[in-house]
Order: sequence, then C-alpha cells, then structure tokens
Amino acid sequence: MHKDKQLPFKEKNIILIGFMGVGKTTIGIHIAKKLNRDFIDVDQEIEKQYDMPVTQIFKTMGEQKFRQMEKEFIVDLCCNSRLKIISLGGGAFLQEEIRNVCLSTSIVFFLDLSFNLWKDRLHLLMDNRPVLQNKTLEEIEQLYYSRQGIYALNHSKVNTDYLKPEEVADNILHSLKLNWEINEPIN
Ligand SMILES: Nc1ncnc2c1ncn2[C@@H]1O[C@H](COP(=O)(O)OP(=O)(O)OP(=O)(O)O)[C@@H](O)[C@H]1O
Ligand SMILES: O=C(O)C1=C[C@@H](O)[C@@H](O)[C@H](O)C1
Ligand SMILES: [Mg+2]
Repeated sequence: MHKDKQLPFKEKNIILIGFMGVGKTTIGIHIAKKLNRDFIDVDQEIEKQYDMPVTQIFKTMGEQKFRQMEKEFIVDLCCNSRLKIISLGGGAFLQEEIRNVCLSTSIVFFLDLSFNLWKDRLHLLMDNRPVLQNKTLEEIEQLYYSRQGIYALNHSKVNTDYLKPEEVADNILHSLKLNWEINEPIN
C-alpha cells in the first residue's frame, strides 16, 4: 500500500517492542481502546493462523520456522496497513529485516522494565514462553541484557517501572499527541 510513499504521521502504525512480559500485549490493548483503533498481536495472529500456541509451534515446526512466519507477517502488516496498534513478539526485533521495515514505516515504542522488577513476573510467563523454558534465572538475565542493544533501536523509549498498564498507555498517548502536533500542526 505505501511501499514507496510515507504515510502521514498520524496514520502510521504504532508498534510496541521489548522483552517478553514487559507488557506489549496488555498495554497495546489499552492504547488501541483509547484511540479507537484495531489492535494486532503478532504472536496471537500466528497462533490463529496455525491453530496452535507458540510453544507448540516451536515444538513441532522449530524456532526457525516460527521466525520465518513472524517475519513474513510483520513485513506484510507494515507494508499494507495503517492506523494499527501492533504488539510484536519479544524476539521479533532480532531480525534485521523486521527492524528495518518497522522503523521505516511505523512509530516504534520500546517498553522498558528493569530486570529486578521483571523477575517478579517470571512465574506468569514460564508456561507459554518457550524461549524461557529450561533456563536458569542467570541464563534468563543474560538473555535479557543481550537483547537490550536491539531494543535500543526505537523511536521512543518508555519506562514502565512501577506503572500500571493503563498509566504506561496514557504516557504513550501523551507522547504521540505531542508528536502528532509537532509533525502535523493544525495550522
Ligand atoms: N505494567 C504492568 N504491571 C503489572 N503487570 C503487568 C504490567 N504489564 C503487563 N503485566 C502482566 O505481565 C504479564 C505479561 O504481560 P504481556 O503478555 O502483556 O507481555 P508481553 O510484552 O506481551 O510478552 P510477550 O513478548 O511474551 O508477548 C501479564 O500477566 C500482564 O498482566
Ligand atoms: O522473546 C522471544 O524470543 C519470544 C517472545 C514471545 O513473544 C514469542 O514471540 C515467542 O515465545 C518468542
Ligand atoms: Mg505479547
């Protein structure tokens, strides 16, 4: 739809990135409701398409196949949609093609949560995040820090420490509104 032409700033998709469990899905739903826009969760869309949970996709088809599906889905979404609120899977930004298409077509917010606070959420994530399974806390901590460099490739970093999902959504909306005004003033 807009491969060669940039969309007006207000029409661009809004994409949330960050480590597993930082709240991309939860906060994305709040933002979509507040802006009255469609919400798309990439993990959930792939699960629907293959009619199985991500954990099962990893088991039966392998991580590489999942990464391929993830890339195809995100590239298509970025090139052929607008006005969407999109939550990526925690590992999506590891792929250069995904980073490039997201950063060149959309507004990318990185949800930051310090590891100390993230640790308290681990029990909520263990069962359906295959990448965390069979790892010690030390290995998970290494994974967390090893990914911070790629999440740093964003348009805006949002702190989520000690904030409720709705508060983070409000902060993102505030920043968006300021940017919408700066990029496309009313007069
Ligand atoms: N700001 C928050 N405060 C407290 N709990 C939160 C917050 N944001 C999310 N959670 C909780 O943390 C868990 C993980 O949230 P969520 O699924 O939204 O993360 P995610 O970033 O989408 O993870 P993934 O990358 O694995 O898809 C959920 O149980 C959610 O309710
Ligand atoms: O961080 C990751 O590598 C992943 C995060 C999840 O959102 C899923 O996309 C999947 O479990 C892989
Ligand atoms: Mg999610």
